[in-house]
Amino acid sequence: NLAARNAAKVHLWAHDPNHAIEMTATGVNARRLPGVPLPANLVPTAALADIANAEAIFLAVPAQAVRQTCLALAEIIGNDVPLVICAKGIERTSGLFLSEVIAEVLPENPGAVLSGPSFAEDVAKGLPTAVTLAARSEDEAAELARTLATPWFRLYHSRDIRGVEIGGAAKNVLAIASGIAAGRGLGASAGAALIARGFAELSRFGRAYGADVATLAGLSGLGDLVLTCTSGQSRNFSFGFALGRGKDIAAARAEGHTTEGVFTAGVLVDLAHRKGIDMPISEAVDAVLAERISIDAAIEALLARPLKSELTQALSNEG
Ligand SMILES: NC(=O)c1ccc[n+]([C@@H]2O[C@H](COP(=O)([O-])OP(=O)(O)OC[C@H]3O[C@@H](n4cnc5c(N)ncnc54)[C@H](O)[C@@H]3O)[C@@H](O)[C@H]2O)c1
Ligand SMILES: O=P(O)(O)OC[C@H](O)CO
Repeated sequence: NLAARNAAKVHLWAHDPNHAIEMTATGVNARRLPGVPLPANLVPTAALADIANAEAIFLAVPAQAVRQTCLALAEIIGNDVPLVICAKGIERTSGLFLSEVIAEVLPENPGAVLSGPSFAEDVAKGLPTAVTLAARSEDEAAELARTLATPWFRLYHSRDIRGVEIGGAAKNVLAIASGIAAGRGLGASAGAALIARGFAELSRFGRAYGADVATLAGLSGLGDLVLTCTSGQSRNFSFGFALGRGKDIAAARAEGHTTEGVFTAGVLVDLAHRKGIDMPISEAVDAVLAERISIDAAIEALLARPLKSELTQALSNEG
């Protein structure tokens, strides 16, 4: 919808052909954003070939489907078309960041990342939102930012692709922890501690993988962490909340929402261990999701960790 305000024509590709048919017939995306009209110049389609001549492509598929989608795109698009990743996650099978997946499958195409605190519903309703768009250069990022900017949707541009994608991936895992804590009734103090200690581990991870600290403290890092860890609008937070309330993992997952943190937790922890980084909260989420530990035992273990110097610890890889 944002792109359609700034371009003559935008194709909205849907993975499920019936979804495209429904949107064309009704002029609304009733499955995802009921009540929000689709602009007349936004053309739903199930035929990927329709976007062969696009000037830019925004990849808003689940993180684990980015490779598959890029492989299909590789058959039809030119080398100069920028691909903007809107998904938030890390590829589980390879341990690659999503920009690395694009670089592997479409090495000539400019890759970019759009991330930051933004619920699709808020953006679609025209509520004020600010996000970060990172590309290979500030100029490229600024040009892509202009394709989405509206009076209520503000984009900061950046060339720290890695930093922006790390924030989006890690915050989903940490939001599950915050949801669990809220569901268990651990209180607002515990919620704030989880955000601060979650940010410490997100920052350790980010620094080790080449992110700029300013990016980690910006919209796509701290900004999105705060949003997702504090709102029931977040699917990751709500999933954690359901677990905290005692729902079993299979039942909570069966609700069918895209809960990216579930897929990212294990690979995030693996990547952290490769660099000798402690991520105690993410490790606890991964262990709970893999049913290696109960929620109560995970909370107890986190609280029982040795007392530490906050300043010394902030500069080390230790959790
Ligand atoms: N919804 C938000 O507010 C929001 C905000 C920022 C980023 N994101 C990110 O966008 C990504 C997509 O999330 P969403 O909210 O659109 O999820 P969603 O569940 O609303 O939609 C996912 C879409 O992907 C399609 N899909 C499923 N499997 C696919 C496949 N193998 N190949 C291609 N498409 C497939 C589904 O048909 C569906 O249309 C996630 O990584 C999410 O973190 C979402
Ligand atoms: O609903 P979530 O948890 O996937 O969060 C959506 C966006 O990433 C928030 O910025």
